[in-house]
Amino acid sequence: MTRCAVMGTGSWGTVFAMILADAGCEVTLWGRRQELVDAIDRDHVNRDYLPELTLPAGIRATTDAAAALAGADFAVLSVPSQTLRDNLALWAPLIEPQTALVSLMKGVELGTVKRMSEVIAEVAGVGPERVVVVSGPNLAGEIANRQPAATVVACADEEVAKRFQKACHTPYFRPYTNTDVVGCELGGAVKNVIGLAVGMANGMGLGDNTKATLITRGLAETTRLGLVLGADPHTFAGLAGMGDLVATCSSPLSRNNTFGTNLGRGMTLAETIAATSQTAEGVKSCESVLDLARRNGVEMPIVEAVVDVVHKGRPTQEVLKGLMARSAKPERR
Ligand SMILES: NC(=O)C1=CN([C@@H]2O[C@H](COP(=O)(O)OP(=O)(O)OC[C@H]3O[C@@H](n4cnc5c(N)ncnc54)[C@H](OP(=O)(O)O)[C@@H]3O)[C@@H](O)[C@H]2O)C=CC1
Ligand SMILES: O=C(CO)COP(=O)(O)O
Repeated sequence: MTRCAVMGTGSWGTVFAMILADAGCEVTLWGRRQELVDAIDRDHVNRDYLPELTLPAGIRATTDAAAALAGADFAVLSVPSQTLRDNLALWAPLIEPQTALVSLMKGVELGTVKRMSEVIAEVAGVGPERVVVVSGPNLAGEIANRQPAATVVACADEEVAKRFQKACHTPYFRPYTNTDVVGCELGGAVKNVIGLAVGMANGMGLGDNTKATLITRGLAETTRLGLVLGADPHTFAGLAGMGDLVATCSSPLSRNNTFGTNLGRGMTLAETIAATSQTAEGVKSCESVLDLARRNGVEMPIVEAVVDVVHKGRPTQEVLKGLMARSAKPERR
């Protein structure tokens, strides 16, 4: 039986543990809070994140990372992108040679501008053939109800991707493999930033033309960055690109979309942060994505506009006017 350690009891870690258990894996969930972990182990409910969901009874929960990781075929990492480096530094000595590391995270590290798979390879000292990325239109709240969804399982080594594809394939969750790790990760990280922009438009009372424009031009700037970083442009037309962008930008379940909507309605950044209990990765990753783009000479005007609103306190109306006033240009360059 495939053995999986899921590191993180947030909404996606918890739902992914359910997927793995439904797919027939033996699953141990690691969390940092003893009380919550005890309750999950005893009642099979994560009362803080998914109080309506009864988890498969076979899932064990623990605060003991060594116990969770012992004998694991896959260590599935699901913590906020900006804490991964510190978390993994503690776990790395406990990870056994047969264990492949799987990233569920969608972000770019501040300062280093590294993608999550790069942070994993560096901190755990493993080669790309042991790092897997899962990315796609996967709103945890919908998958918790076992609603049908698909995703991409990406790894430089296709055989490892296929092994994890099998480990997480259920009647409601359909994983496709891909070897374009860069494209899949960029799709996931940048869509959170575009989700913030679309949320802002929504909060400002703007309609579907504006939102479709932001989605389409957002994908254009994601693809531009991806091409420079060596991604396959086809990835951005797939589940980890357009698929995830559409889900995030359409759904009130998206934390990034909701965060943007609150800003667009006129809430201050401090009020919006106070109203957000879960991780909205785009809030931090907008800065690291822009940093990554600038280091590579790539223009990302929508990402820049989001940074202006979120981190420079510029009014949404003014920033939108600036975007529209950019010089006219051909659609494809
Ligand atoms: N939710 C979703 O629909 C999806 C999320 N993702 C991605 O998955 C990743 C995880 O997101 P998600 O589960 O939703 O996030 P949540 O905000 O729901 O949960 C975050 C988890 O990380 C833990 N955590 C927070 N800070 C630390 C820290 N410093 N050290 C250790 N653990 C910490 C939290 O623990 P505690 O509860 O104790 O604070 C919690 O278990 C993100 O990158 C996100 O973009 C990808 C696809 C879908
Ligand atoms: O990544 C997600 C859906 O695929 C979840 O989006 P949010 O983090 O915005 O909730």
